[in-house]
Amino acid sequence: MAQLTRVSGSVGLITLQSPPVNALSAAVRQGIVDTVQRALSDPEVKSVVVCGQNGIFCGGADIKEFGTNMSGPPLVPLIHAIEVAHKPVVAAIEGIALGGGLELALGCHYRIAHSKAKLGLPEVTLGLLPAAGGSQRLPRLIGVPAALDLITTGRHITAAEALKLGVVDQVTAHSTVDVAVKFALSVAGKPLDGRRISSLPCPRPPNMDALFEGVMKKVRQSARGAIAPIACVQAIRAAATLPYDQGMERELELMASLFTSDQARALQYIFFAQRAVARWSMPSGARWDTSKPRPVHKAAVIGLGTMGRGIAVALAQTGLSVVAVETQEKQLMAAKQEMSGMLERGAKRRGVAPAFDKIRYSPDIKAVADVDLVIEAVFEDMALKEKVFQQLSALCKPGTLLCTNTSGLDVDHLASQTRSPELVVGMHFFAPAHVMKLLEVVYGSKSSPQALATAMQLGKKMGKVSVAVGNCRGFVGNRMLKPYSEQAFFLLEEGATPELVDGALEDFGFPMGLFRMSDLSGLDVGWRVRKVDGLGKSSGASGQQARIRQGRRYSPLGDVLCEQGRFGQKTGRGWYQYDKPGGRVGRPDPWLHSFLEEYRAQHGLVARRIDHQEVLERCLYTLINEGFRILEDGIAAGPEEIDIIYVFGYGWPRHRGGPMFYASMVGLEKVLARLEFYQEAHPDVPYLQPCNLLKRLVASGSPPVHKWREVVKKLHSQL
Ligand SMILES: CC(C)(COP(=O)(O)OP(=O)(O)OC[C@H]1O[C@@H](n2cnc3c(N)ncnc32)[C@H](O)[C@@H]1OP(=O)(O)O)[C@@H](O)C(=O)NCCC(=O)NCCSC(=O)/C=C/CCCCCCCCCCCCC(=O)O
Repeated sequence: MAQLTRVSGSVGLITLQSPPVNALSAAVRQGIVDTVQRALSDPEVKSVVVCGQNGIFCGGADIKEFGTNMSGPPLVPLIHAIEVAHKPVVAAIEGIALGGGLELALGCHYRIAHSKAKLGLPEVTLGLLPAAGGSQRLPRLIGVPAALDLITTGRHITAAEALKLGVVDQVTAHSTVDVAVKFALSVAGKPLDGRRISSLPCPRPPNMDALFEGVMKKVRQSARGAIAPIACVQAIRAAATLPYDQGMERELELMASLFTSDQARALQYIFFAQRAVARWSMPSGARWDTSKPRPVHKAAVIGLGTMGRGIAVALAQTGLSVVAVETQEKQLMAAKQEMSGMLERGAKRRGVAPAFDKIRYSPDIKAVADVDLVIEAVFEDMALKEKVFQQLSALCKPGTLLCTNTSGLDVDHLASQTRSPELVVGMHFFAPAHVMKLLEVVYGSKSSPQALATAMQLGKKMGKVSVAVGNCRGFVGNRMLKPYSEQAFFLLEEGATPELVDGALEDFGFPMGLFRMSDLSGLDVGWRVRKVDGLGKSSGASGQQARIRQGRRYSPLGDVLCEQGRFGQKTGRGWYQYDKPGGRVGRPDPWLHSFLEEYRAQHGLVARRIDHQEVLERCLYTLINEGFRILEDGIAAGPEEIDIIYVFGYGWPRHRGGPMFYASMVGLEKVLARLEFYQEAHPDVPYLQPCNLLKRLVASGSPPVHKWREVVKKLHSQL
């Protein structure tokens, strides 16, 4: 909806009214059409100001309407009607002007923004392009290079940057509406020709062809298969080369190809999933809106290895006082030096002072006595962690929340080492912890709703996408990784190379294939875990039996490489070869290829041709199958939790919407049929056994992904 009032005698003030972000729903669009028409036809009104209620200009098109039968007046003619008006129209931008909201402002003759406002055309992040004239008006207003940057990245800019670029005419720290009304009074009756952006020529940059070629190459590389950024470049090229009307036709044509695409659906699903996971619940029925978090002002981090350093820096950058504990003096000194650099670089990037004084370093764990929350980040060793939790329980003041950064050990067991197991939760950060957005917050069987609420709120404060999950080996992310990596190893045994497997995964859109990733993080990490589990030792034996451990098929390939000292990048050799230890660029390694041949011969395996499709089906469908098991076990409340974890923590291509959404797009019947097919071929691989929930969903007609949460809830209520 929109409301028209007359202010200061002759200014028509149009206020968009649709909380929480004044999105341009059908009702709002109709309201704008009606109020603009009334203001323009009212002889008492000499100029117009458009603003949004509650200090928010407009969050853009109503994303909830996409994918439905969109009714109501379309945006393009609505914005055109404002631009061709004979009375000056001023946009008063407070809060945000995003997407269609900024496009609406670009149709106005003047734009005045509050100094704290954020502006942008983020459509690309939703698999779209700014198709309400934004791709044609913005380059005319600020030039092609700047428009390419804003539209292909979708980044939000500050009012100050908007002023510098020429997106807005004025920035104020006072009431934007008051300033805009005053301004509207001053320009009433003045000519508007130069103010209609669509009638301006688009400045043609020198070497235009080379510029577009370069940008297209860069965008294709970083898009990893996403189509919207490419369409954005094509639309801006149309602005630079065609008259406005023809450019608008091209904009619509490109938008039509995106609007109903699977990628747009996937990206819009991720937008809403990210918000859905903030509304967490526990199996006990406790929820985000009924559980009150405790205040956290002071936190401690125990153990200053790579993870601990990142976590402490992230906490300090959030404004918390941090006690950083490392009992080994040498490690403490090294950490202090590195963390100072991290703080300095972070501060420079954000244009603030480094938070050096927020961190107090200590070699003594007793320094935790007065903190509100502790995050344990010592070496991934249960005995060591047990000891730390016993100490923390004795040293911390009553009520201190005790968190572990374990990437998969039993949170309940650690809780059992303390006097207050209800105050123990997992806070599983991802490396580097001060950069990566994902945080898995793990509740144990005794964790209180307040403990979970506190960790979730702290994660949000730290700018993380926090996802609440239950306690099991590997939680959600690492548990699903196991069948995925197991399949990749089996594929090598059956005839693939690391390059083939990685190529298929990278073509799918992962930034790095599994073997490249393993070289980066170190092969020894998984080896250590496998050894603790009683695996991880190559028997030296040959034949099929050598590849059976604990009653199931097992590939010792990674263990054999580790026994040879091939730990990946750090040793200069792993699944690939590097110029030197610590080298970054991996090349196919002829040694590895001969090794695989010998290995197959030793175990009586005959190499066969494996294609990309088989790699994807076996690696991804087993991972998805484990996702269904996680839902079945009640470890994740819905598919959204799993998808957000994979998109924000494991490099799953966002435009494919996460593994569970991807399964729904592929079709559950197909996923099930292919798992059954592979299981028949590999009966000794339990991960290929389709899980009951998947079978149940297929039997009930494969409901869409947004209905799965309800199905799972029903399933659990029946148990
Ligand atoms: C920064 C935000 C705005 C606010 O952030 P924050 O304060 O943290 O709050 P949130 O929790 O994120 O949000 C609060 C709630 O608001 C909901 N929300 C936010 N934005 C929108 C929105 N735009 N639409 C709907 N709902 C929105 C959010 O979900 C929260 O709800 P809840 O509390 O969880 O229930 C931040 O929210 C943000 O960044 N929002 C997104 C901003 C954005 O991306 N805007 C761009 C939208 S796309 C757009 O504008 C496109 C414009 C061009 C349209 C042109 C249409 C032409 C169609 C032509 C089609 C031709 C094809 C023909 C095909 C054929 O049929 O052949």
